Amino acid sequence: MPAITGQQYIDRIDALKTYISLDGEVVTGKVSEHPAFKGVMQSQAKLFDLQHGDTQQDMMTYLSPSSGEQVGMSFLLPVTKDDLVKRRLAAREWALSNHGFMGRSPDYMNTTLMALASGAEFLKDKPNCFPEHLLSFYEYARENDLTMTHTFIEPQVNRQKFYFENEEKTIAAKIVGKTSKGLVIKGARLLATQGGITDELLVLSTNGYDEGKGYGFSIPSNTTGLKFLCRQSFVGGTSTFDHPLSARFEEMDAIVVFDDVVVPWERVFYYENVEVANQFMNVCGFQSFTLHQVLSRQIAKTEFILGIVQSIVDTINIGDYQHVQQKVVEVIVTLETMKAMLIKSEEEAKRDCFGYMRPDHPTLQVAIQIFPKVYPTFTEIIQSLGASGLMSIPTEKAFQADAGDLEQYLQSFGDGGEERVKKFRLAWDLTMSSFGTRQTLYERFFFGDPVRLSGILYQSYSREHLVKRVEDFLRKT
Ligand SMILES: Cc1cc2nc3c(=O)[nH]c(=O)nc-3n(C[C@H](O)[C@H](O)[C@H](O)COP(=O)(O)OP(=O)(O)OC[C@H]3O[C@@H](n4cnc5c(N)ncnc54)[C@H](O)[C@@H]3O)c2cc1C
Repeated sequence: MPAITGQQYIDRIDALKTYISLDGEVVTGKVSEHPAFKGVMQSQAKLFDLQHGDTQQDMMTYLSPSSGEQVGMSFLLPVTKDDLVKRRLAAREWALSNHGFMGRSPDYMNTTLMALASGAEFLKDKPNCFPEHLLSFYEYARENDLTMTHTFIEPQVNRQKFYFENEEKTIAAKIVGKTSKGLVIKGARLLATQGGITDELLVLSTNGYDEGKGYGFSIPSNTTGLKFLCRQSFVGGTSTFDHPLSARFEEMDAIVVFDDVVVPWERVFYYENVEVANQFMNVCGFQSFTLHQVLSRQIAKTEFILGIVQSIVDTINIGDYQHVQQKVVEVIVTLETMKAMLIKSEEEAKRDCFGYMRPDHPTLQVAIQIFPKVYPTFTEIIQSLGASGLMSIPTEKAFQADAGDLEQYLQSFGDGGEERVKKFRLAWDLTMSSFGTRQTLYERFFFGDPVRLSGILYQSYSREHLVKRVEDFLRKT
């Protein structure tokens, strides 16, 4: 099955009957009809539909090298700069469809898997490593247009530098056995965004010391013993007037529990090899490839936010004030900076040791430093400009009951009452609802701890030649 349609995605996920627990209840029936998942699954389905139709097929798909069928562009292993451009345009098209609010749209994980596959050679001849399993899973995912969630971190128990868990009481998921069928995994991992509404769960451990936790594998979401334990839903309700964002894009985050889960050997990429587990993500260019996708999404999101900010300015007519202009310009500066960095990452892309075209890593490392810091200031800007407007937001039902009064008394310079309230409800859902505040936390942490990411940039950014330049300058009389 090549690039799928939205309906195929929904039918496939419904058929899985994955174990999803939410608010004390296990989800039974079709997950796509559950209020917590319906909106986001419909938005995800729209992404798959964009892969079809004459105008978009060329942008969103390419010909599979193995089957000759049209497959999703985010699986493309880039060998030229032109391939990077193709990947960017496809990522942008999907991001525009949800205005960047779906951080884990399938292209993020497809890109992750593509990056791992690009570096599969690194696993060759290393103990307990199976590059052929990784490559065949990559091909299977590409040919079937699988969706994936992932868990890369351990439960937040004790983040002291050298913390070793009590052997008797497993918390972080680890290998507890090996059988002829596969690895047996017990324990928990965090934090699967879209957990329960994807075909597969990709699990990679990073930065560990314990052999039992040095693994990489992927398993179907409905594997026996695998559980997705969800946080409360942030879907405010079904009305897109009242909850314009959460009704459509609330992705859900889940704790993943492995209850003696058997991971079939053919799905194990590596195990009991801490050295490989700690190095592989860096070696395969995971950061460069995924951040290239991430930036496209963040740019679409920033464009939408700029649109919201300007709508507020226009509707209450505050554009003449200098501080207002300055705030709008802050968003413009971020947008143009991100756009420039994305293009720069392609311009300065280099062929890596595996023969693939890798976007410039330092450029993207800088970009992922900027956005988590700037994103919360967007909320501040919207709150300072929106003021009481962000609380003068009666619901759709209220408009049905008191239409005359609300249309009259909530009108603004630019709009009638209802139109203005729609805009302010959107701004509220972006900045003040539980959905909105989760978006801020997401942009801060989804790619890892910004503090540690800055440490990696400090360690890796080349500057010896600059010190030498200073020394040369000082030597000259
Ligand atoms: C909304 C959301 C969605 C997410 N989705 C996913 C997902 O789909 N898949 C996935 O795998 N992960 C996901 N994550 C997890 C994300 O990768 C982590 O939040 C991130 O890596 C930080 O880890 P942590 O949350 O455990 O924070 P911690 O590591 O516990 O950090 C807590 C605080 O302690 C500090 N700290 C801890 N250790 C150190 C150290 N060694 N040096 C310096 N400071 C330190 C941090 O700077 C931070 O201030 C998601 C997170 C969020 C918030």
